[in-house]
Amino acid sequence: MIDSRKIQEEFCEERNWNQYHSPRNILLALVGEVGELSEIFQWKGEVKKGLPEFTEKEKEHVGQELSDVLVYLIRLADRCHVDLSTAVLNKIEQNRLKYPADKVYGKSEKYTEYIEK
Ligand SMILES: Nc1ccn([C@H]2C[C@H](O)[C@@H](COP(=O)(O)OP(=O)(O)OP(=O)(O)O)O2)c(=O)n1
Repeated sequence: MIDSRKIQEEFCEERNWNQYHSPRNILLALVGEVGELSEIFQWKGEVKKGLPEFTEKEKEHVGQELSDVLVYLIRLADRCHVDLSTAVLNKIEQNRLKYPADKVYGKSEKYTEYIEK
């Protein structure tokens, strides 16, 4: 993640694009790429794990759109001065505490459903 952040920063500096990479612009670009990713799945109905019914071209396309989403996500975190590596680990730890395995095993309800009233 750290390498991708640096590589993307260099990519933008080489093109004098930092001026366009405001947090809001990057956020909109990120949402646009999520839309492009969704378009590949659109109208296909439920899709099996590993995408066995997708053509190789479609699978490659999924990889490209996932990459665009990740590139913009990493860039957004950078432009917001959020250390994404630390934030992700902290968030996973919070998720562990919020969803104790012994309490939620095999259940998918949101944590608010488990709070004892
Ligand atoms: N101002 C920009 C423009 C592009 N990119 C980078 C980040 C993305 O990884 C990719 C996005 O490029 P495009 O906007 O050309 O979008 P696509 O690659 O999805 O092309 P298309 O919309 O034709 O599918 O390029 C960027 O960092 N900053």
